[in-house]
Amino acid sequence: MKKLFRNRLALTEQGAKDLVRSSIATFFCYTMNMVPAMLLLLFFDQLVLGHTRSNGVYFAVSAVILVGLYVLLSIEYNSLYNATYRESEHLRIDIASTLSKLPLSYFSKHDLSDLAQTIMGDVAAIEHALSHAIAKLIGFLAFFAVVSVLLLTGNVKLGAIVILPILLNFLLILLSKRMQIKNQGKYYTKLRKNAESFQEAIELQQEIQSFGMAKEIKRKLYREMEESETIHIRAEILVGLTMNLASIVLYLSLVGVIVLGSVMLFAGEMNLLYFIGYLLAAMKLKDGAEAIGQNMAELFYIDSMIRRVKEIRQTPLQTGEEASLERFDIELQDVRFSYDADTPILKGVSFTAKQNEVTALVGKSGCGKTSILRLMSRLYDYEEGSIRISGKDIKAISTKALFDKVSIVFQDVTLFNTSVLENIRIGKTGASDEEVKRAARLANCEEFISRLPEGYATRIGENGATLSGGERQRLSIARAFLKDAPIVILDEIAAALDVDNEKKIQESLNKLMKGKTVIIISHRLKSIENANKIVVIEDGKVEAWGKHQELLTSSKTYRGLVESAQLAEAFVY
Ligand SMILES: Nc1ncnc2c1ncn2[C@@H]1O[C@H](COP(=O)(O)OP(=O)(O)OP(=O)(O)O)[C@@H](O)[C@H]1O
Repeated sequence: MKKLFRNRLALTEQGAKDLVRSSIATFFCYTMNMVPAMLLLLFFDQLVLGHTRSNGVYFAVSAVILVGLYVLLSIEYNSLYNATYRESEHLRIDIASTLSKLPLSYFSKHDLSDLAQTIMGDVAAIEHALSHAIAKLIGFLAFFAVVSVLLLTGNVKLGAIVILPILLNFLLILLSKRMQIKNQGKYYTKLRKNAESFQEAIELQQEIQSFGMAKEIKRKLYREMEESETIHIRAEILVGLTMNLASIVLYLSLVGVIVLGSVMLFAGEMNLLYFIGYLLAAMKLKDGAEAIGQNMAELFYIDSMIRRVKEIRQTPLQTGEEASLERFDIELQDVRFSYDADTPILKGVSFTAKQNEVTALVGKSGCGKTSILRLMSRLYDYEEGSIRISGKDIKAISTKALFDKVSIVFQDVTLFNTSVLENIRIGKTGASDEEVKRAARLANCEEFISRLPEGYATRIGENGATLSGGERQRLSIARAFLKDAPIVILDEIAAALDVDNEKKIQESLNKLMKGKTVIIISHRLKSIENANKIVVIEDGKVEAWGKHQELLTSSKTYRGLVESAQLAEAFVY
């Protein structure tokens, strides 16, 4: 049972356990709710059939009902609501922890608003269904089964007339299940697309305004909203029609008991007490089944969300052991890689970046230089060949163990909406304020930080929105200084720096790079002329490697790149 809940409803182990408990509690609550009806029967028995009892019996039964209901409702509340809130917390943590172990490739294929929506919105919908629908549905089905046996045992004909319409009601809802799931799924997918469009429109405000696209974007968003509204209305009409039809069918249960019961009563085939008992049971079951219909619809509604959560949790994680690395040569052997199956990016790249050396990657734009850096740092996993550090294939090293040894400065800097101090401290958790400030000095950040309203304590806005491109870049370099890892990866770090800053940072970088394995990409070929090894990438392969002077004679591609760089420097607007 627990396993079934875990698999079907994407619950955690504890969540599945709690659901079993809350379903049992709900079953007993339904059962206990029948006791007042029995009290009513006793009363009728006395009133109509003259079987007298002392008042104490009524008081005793009432007291049992009150205490029993209080205890059961407390258990039900605790296992239904408190446990559900715990479960949604666990579920969110579980998804977040899965996401943290996924390769970057997963995120490039999934929109971030979609993932955020899954963690917040989908889990909230599952939480609501867990607390309001699922346990109640299971509890009621168990209760219905028990009561059905009792009703059939008491009188087959009357029992059948109560039960059959309820079964028909379930059947109708189940028959519409596929259609409901399909329509709700369509609506869900459409809503996700809308969220992506809104996010894009907000993120690209600058471009939208400067290219005068505001009207067009607004029209597109309105159209998408209208489409989703149409899909939603269609889905709801279907739910409404099915539910109303199923509800009407339920009334047959009451009508049936009244008609057949009256006939049997007047024919002397049963006494009045039986008749009232069956009538009360039919009323209770009808009310319960009506509510359960809504619960079933809610279960169909969350089907797409459950599938989404499951899909995230079943994505293969990046695995590897906590290997201890001692030497830091990076050996690439026949590495092949593509972002999507149709377009190979790297078609067999082999070279070694040695410790204590600077290795520069050069090549035309889009030839795969950044991709190689991503593979070296396991931000993506390659498909064929091998990348070895300290003789170990990096796919066998946990990302944690690997990231501990790698400092990366990419051209796209990501900063958090927190203070300058904390943004740099990300380079080395637990670093003292003094260490952070030293790294900031080395990265030439001090001057602009001193101009900020609260210095190091200034919050820098979402992704450092209040800073210039060069300032953001320098904070990212400060992180690398602070981390001081044995492998340093630098991708176009000077792209957003002015000449003065670049010169100062170069001097600091030269100190940072000593004794390390440094891999660098720079479009300013001048800055990598002194590299120990320059690797020329062309058409997804290594075309040549060597020192600057050697390559000028041996590599046509390199010569071409140097000439283009010189032309670019001479270019004037
Ligand atoms: N996340 C991604 N998903 C799909 N394709 C990608 C992704 N990142 C890069 N590419 C494609 O892979 C190819 C290589 O990109 P890469 O960034 O490695 O080139 P590069 O040599 O570093 O380019 P540049 O010098 O312009 O920065 C390009 O054609 C690019 O469009």
